[in-house]
Order: sequence, then C-alpha cells, then structure tokens
Amino acid sequence: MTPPHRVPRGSNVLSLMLHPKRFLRSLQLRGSPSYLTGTGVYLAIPGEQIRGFFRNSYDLVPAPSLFTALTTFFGLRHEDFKVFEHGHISRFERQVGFRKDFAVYLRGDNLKLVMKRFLVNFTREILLDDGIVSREWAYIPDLYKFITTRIFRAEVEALYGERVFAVCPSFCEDFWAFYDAFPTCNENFDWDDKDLYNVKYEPVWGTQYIRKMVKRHEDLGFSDAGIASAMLGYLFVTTANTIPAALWMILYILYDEALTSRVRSEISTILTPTFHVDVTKLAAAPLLNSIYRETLRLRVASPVGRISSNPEFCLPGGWKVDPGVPIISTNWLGGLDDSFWNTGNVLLNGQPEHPVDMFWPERFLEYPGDSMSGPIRKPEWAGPATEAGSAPKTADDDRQARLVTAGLQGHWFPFGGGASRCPGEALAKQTILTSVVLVLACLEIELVDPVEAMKTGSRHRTLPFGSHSFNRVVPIRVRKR
Ligand code: HEM
Repeated sequence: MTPPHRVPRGSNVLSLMLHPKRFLRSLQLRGSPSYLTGTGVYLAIPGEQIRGFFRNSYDLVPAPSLFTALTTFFGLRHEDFKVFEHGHISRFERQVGFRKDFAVYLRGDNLKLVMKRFLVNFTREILLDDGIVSREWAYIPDLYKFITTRIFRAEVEALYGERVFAVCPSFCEDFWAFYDAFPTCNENFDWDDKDLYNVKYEPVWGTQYIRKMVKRHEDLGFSDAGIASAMLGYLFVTTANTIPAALWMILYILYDEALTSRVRSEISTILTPTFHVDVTKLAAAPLLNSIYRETLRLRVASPVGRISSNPEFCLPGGWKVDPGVPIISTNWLGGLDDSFWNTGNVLLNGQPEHPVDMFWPERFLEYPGDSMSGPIRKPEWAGPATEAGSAPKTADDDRQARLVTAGLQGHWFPFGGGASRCPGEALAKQTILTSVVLVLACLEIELVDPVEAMKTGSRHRTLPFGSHSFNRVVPIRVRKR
C-alpha cells in the first residue's frame, strides 16, 4: 500500500487560496492522490479513484457533515445541538429522512407540478417586467443580476410559496435576510388544519416538500431559529449552484449567434405557443442537454468530500488514507483532464481544436458520420491536422445527434455520486433548462460588448463550496421577441 504524496505545509495553504486551479491541477498531473499537510486533507484524483470513492458508500461518510454545515455556514444555535447528540444523529437521519423527501416530492408528477408553477412564475417575471415594456431595445447594465433575481423569485415562489416575499420584500436581492424573516411565516399557518397540511401547494409554506420538512424539524425539537438555519441551508443548496449555472449557459449561447439560432430551432420543438415546456422533449433535446453538461463541466466547482472510518481503507490504486482525515476532489478538476476528454481535431499549429478549458457546445454529442465527435478521447484519435477545424454544425445535424452520458462518471460528477449524491439533481436540471428555454424564447438579447463579455470568468473557486458567479458585469440590450 503506497502512502499518498505529501505536499509540505508551506507550499500548499497559500497556493490553495491564491491559485486553486493551477495548484490542484499540478497535483492531479502527478497521477497519485496527495495529502495537503497544513490543510489536513487528501486530494483524490478524477477517474478510477473518484469512481471508487463513490462506490465505497459503506466505508466513507460525507464531509463536511450536515451538522458542521448548519453550524458553520447557516448559524445553527447551541440550543439545537441536542438534536445531533449521540443517538440523535441516527434519529435525525431516520426521522428527517430528507433523501426520501427529495425522491417523493422532487421527482415525477410532484416535480411536474413544481416546474409548472416555476414556468408560470418565470414567464410572468420576464414578460411582464416594467423595464421591458415593448419590442424596443432596453439597456440592462448587468445580465447576471437581471436574470438571476428573476429565476430566484420564480423558483422560491414555486417551492417555498410567495408569502416569503410579502414577509421580506428585499429577499430576492439579499436572501440572507431570510434567516431573520422565516420564523415569522410560522405565525400565519394553522398546523392543526389537516387539509391545509396535506395540500400540494399553499402560499405560506409552499410545497408539501417544505411543509413536511419544517414539521419534522419541529418534531425533532429544533427551535424556530434552528428551523430557520436548516431551511436557509436547504434554500442555499437549492439555489446557489442552480441559478449561476443557468446564467453561464445563457452567456455561452449568446456568445455565438449561430449557436443561439440552432438552440432556438431546438426550442421551437419543445415550447408550445402558450409557453408550455414539453418535459419529455426537453430531456431528449440533444443540443440543449450537451450545452447543459458542458456548462456544468466547466463552471460548477462541486467539491465532494468523504471521511473513512476504516483503518484499512485504500483509495483505488492501493493508496492508503488515514481514518478521520477528509478526502476531497472537485468536479472541475475532472472536467479539465485532457487525457480523458475529446478535444476535437488537431489544428495545423499543433493545438487541439477544442481545449478542455474552452466551451464546446457539442462536446457531449455524437454525430452520425463524424468520427471525431463524442465526449471521450479515443486512443486512435490523433486526428488529421487541419487549418480551420471541423465544419460548423447545423440545426439539421443537431436533430440527428446522440447525447453521450456513459463512461463519464469519474470525470463528470457535478452532483457527486454514490449514497450521498445530490438529491436535487432533477430539480436543478429542469430549472436550468427551463430558464434557458424561456429566456431565449421570450427575449432578444444582445451583448453590448461581446469581446469584453467573452473575458468573463468565474469569480472564485475556493474550496469547499466554490463559487462560479461572473467575475464582471455583462451589459446587454434586451427586447421582447
Ligand atoms: C446545479 C445545481 C446543483 C449542484 C451542482 C449540486 C451539487 C451537489 C454536490 C456536489 C453535492 C455533494 C454530493 C456528494 O458528496 O456526493 C450535493 C449535495 C446535496 N445537494 Fe446539491 N447540487 C445542486 C442543486 C441542488 C438542489 C436544487 C437541491 C435541493 C432541491 C440540492 C440539495 C442537496 C442536498 C440536500 C445535498 C446533501 C446530500 C447528502 O449529504 O446526502 N442540490 N449537491
């Protein structure tokens, strides 16, 4: 059993803070896991180790734990710690059963209802906006803020109910105010009214999913402030990655007029004239789904962490890790592995046509007759050197394309994996895709300065959460279509 490569304390804490991408990539290229001395974590490398990491759900528990996340990030108070004390941890997990909540309320018909409300809300947000009164162009100084606030409001209303905006009108701009405002919602709801409790949606607590989650936390003995902390934590995970990812997807599409037109062509088969999204067609739309996956490959940090309790535990490849020391990795590290991903033709200057750090809308698609297409690098693909690269694809080509999802798990894991895999994936995916469809179907958007807009990067990628909001404002002109 080989011990992981030890990175000395002096060189890693600062490098991790200042240049996380460069630093972690350099460790990944060593091909072995690393132990970061100063920060006290192992870094697992994408590929076989990540697949093993997700498979080993019995030996490994998630890190940070729910308790750590609630106390460190969402202000859980001392009076609520008792819920997590010895014996309560398993009780908490058994009774709160939040994975079951997700499986019941955020899948199938229940998810359809949530998305139906989201669609109505979001359409209202973008079509009845006072700032865009006609088909005249309006100047909007900040694309990111313009769309994120609207998706946020539409999604929070669809899931949590519209009352929260009456309680706290500035919630959209500053959803941290939620922490103080949330307990007052409680006073407006009759918990003894069984019909009200079981209804699919009502304005005070929104969906059954939220109502039952609140009730179970109450039954466990959480205080009002403790429930607010937990609800804030859930709201954070629901919106924090989903909404910025939708914005990146919109920006990538807007960069390229030909791509915008191909996406609109695909959307015309998904959206009815009455703004109904056909969810089955949306799930099967090759180009939109490839762009969605490519956006998550590049722009979602998605750190995953586990702690082993087994002193004999080894990462695949025979790398021994000590119990109790966190093992981490991140999705974007897997996304930047050019020994794995297809990067298209080799150009005459020797460079790949579609390097891993660049957006390639078709990366996840296989086109009939195009042996260079598909996400995974094939050994025989040295590829013919060309000057201009491959011929651009058309909307007709897209209709024939096949989305490839198999064989990617060790390198594309924006939602983690194994027993702790993100339970909100279905909601996230539908929210992102539906938002993009509606924005492009309802609005004509021009980037005021496309060259500057193309320089947009992720604001920062710090661990453990990672943020992928824009690092600059992107002015746009917008009008109704
Ligand atoms: C693009 C959007 C999203 C991304 C990239 C994302 C990513 C992740 C990742 C990487 C994990 C850790 C998984 C692991 O350790 O294997 C996670 C966990 C979790 N996510 Fe998400 N998520 C997203 C959206 C959502 C949504 C919409 C919800 C709620 C509806 C949600 C709720 C959760 C919860 C509750 C956990 C903890 C699961 C557990 O510990 O068992 N996430 N998410």
